Amino acid sequence: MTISFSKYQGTGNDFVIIDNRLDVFPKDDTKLVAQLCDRKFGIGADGLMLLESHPSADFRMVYYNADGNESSMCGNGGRCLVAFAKALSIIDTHATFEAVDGMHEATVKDGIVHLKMQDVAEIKTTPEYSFLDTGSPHHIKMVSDVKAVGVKEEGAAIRYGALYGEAGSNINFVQELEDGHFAVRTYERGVEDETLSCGTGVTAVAIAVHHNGVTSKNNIQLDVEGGKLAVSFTKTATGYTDVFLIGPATFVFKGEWQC
Ligand SMILES: N[C@@H](CCC[C@H](N)C(=O)O)C(=O)O
Repeated sequence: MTISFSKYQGTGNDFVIIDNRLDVFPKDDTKLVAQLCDRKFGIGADGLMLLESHPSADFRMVYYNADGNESSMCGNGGRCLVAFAKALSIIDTHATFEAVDGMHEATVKDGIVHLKMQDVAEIKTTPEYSFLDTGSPHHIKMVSDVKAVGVKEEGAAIRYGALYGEAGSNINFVQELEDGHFAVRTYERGVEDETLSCGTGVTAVAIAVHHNGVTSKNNIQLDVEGGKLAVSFTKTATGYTDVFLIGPATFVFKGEWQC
């Protein structure tokens, strides 16, 4: 079998993307997905996505973590899939697509994708951390110096600790740089390491810092290890709506995998 793929990255969160509109990809082959994502024995990526046909939207997004398992929503992945759909001429500047967490809308212009995320109503806050789900689960810990954090070790300890059980969580370490501007480093579940960026992660951080009164701004700048993202939202009586994850989505290369 020959698999044609494209590689994209969104602020350094990188993905293998496959056009599966003809339903040719063996979707239950966990080992194959993990091998394609392997940085030594495969193409190398934090995750793999399939772009599939959808009866009413422009496309369907199917997302796998680098460990080969299908997972919850990937914000940077969603942005890259919109750029891929544009390259295939499936969309022009506006997209609607369905992902595991529901319907999404996006716009793309000059390589920058504005992706609408799901509304958020529940935020757990304790003196040590916050937890919320922005399509994927996120633990958020404020720190004074994010560069000094051992993200892989400290992230793994929380991800596999008593708080989150079998399902685990993604773990974000956050430093306030100035009002409305934060630096974020993320340990990603399913990659089991730090990634250079996590879209659902920075979305969760932006909402948590607003909810916790760290900032009153509703347009938050987020510096991640792989670049810069922004998140905007509207606060309502019941939570957060019109949540947008904004940033670049970039084609890297394409090729064919023989198996
Ligand atoms: N990189 C992603 C998050 C991908 C899902 C995550 N690893 C999980 O399993 O929860 C993003 O950009 O949101």
